[in-house]
Amino acid sequence: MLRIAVPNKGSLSGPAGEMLHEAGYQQRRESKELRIVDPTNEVEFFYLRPRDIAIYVSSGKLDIGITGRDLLVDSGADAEEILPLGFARSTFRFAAKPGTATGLTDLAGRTVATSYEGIVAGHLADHGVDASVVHLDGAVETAIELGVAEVIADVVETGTSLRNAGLEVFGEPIMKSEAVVVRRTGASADADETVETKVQQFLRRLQGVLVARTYVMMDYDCRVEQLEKAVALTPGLESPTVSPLHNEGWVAVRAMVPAKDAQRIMDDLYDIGARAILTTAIHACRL
Ligand SMILES: Nc1ncnc2c1ncn2[C@@H]1O[C@H](COP(=O)(O)OP(=O)(O)OP(=O)(O)O)[C@@H](O)[C@H]1O
Ligand SMILES: O=P(O)(O)OC[C@H]1O[C@H](OP(=O)(O)OP(=O)(O)O)[C@H](O)[C@@H]1O
Ligand SMILES: [Mg+2]
Repeated sequence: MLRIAVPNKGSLSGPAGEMLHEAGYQQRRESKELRIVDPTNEVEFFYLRPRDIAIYVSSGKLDIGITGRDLLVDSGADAEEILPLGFARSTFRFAAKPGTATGLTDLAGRTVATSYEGIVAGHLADHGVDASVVHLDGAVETAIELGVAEVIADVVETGTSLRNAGLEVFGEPIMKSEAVVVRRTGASADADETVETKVQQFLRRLQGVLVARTYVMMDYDCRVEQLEKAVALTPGLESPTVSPLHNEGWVAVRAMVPAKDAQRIMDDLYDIGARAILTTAIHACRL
């Protein structure tokens, strides 16, 4: 039975559950459940605080987990990222009152408030900046107004929280984060074969969901003379499927295309004479 850690609360929890559901895994029915067994897929899910997940995984008691890249780095746990998942995207940045800081060197001798002490202390040490770090649990944006710190370092997505607190980011982003699958560092080298096979199957399922979310299937008919131009517009992942039509001189083409480009590609195909151009959603796939 594969043992997988899943975020129980916060920004990661909902999208992680949805992705696992789309990948065919059973998920908990109510938010107080701490663990569930999915007997069909031989997986046990443990619902844990996102901040703790890398620590559980590094201990070897759980095989893999879903958490944020920033939380993985902050924990300092002996775990590594094995698959980025594309949701809960954010940047991690310094911010202060406008005009009070422009770069890292302005932090010397000042106090930085953050919920991510590990990331901030590591970043300051890497750049040889001597500043104090004060740990707060959340709502860090208020720390400056209340005099606990002159600078904060926090997760930024839309920037709304910073704007509401009258703060501005400064300096380069400290890191870019998103949800990731994590595993104990080096675990694949010493895992037994059954666990390794199940981990790889789990990753293929999640990759299938990512592909199904980012690609659509495109079908169209075109004249044989236009085929090379059409195929250049829709090269597919390996190569498009081309089948003869009953009408001589025409072929049907089928290829996967990135969903975000689908409308532009349909216009371009139409312009070179393709017709009956259809796109359909992909529900699941294994590449
Ligand atoms: N507004 C946001 N947009 C995108 N990702 C976010 C956002 N806020 C937090 N995250 C990400 O969520 C993870 C932190 O999860 P955590 O549950 O600790 O905090 P949270 O989502 O802020 O929830 P809460 O503060 O309600 O407990 C990190 O990977 C962080 O980058
Ligand atoms: O740039 P934005 O779109 O505003 O998103 C970023 C904010 O979202 C999170 O806060 P959350 O609401 O989870 O509260 P918290 O600070 O107590 O964690 C994060 O800590 C930032 O404060
Ligand atoms: Mg939060």
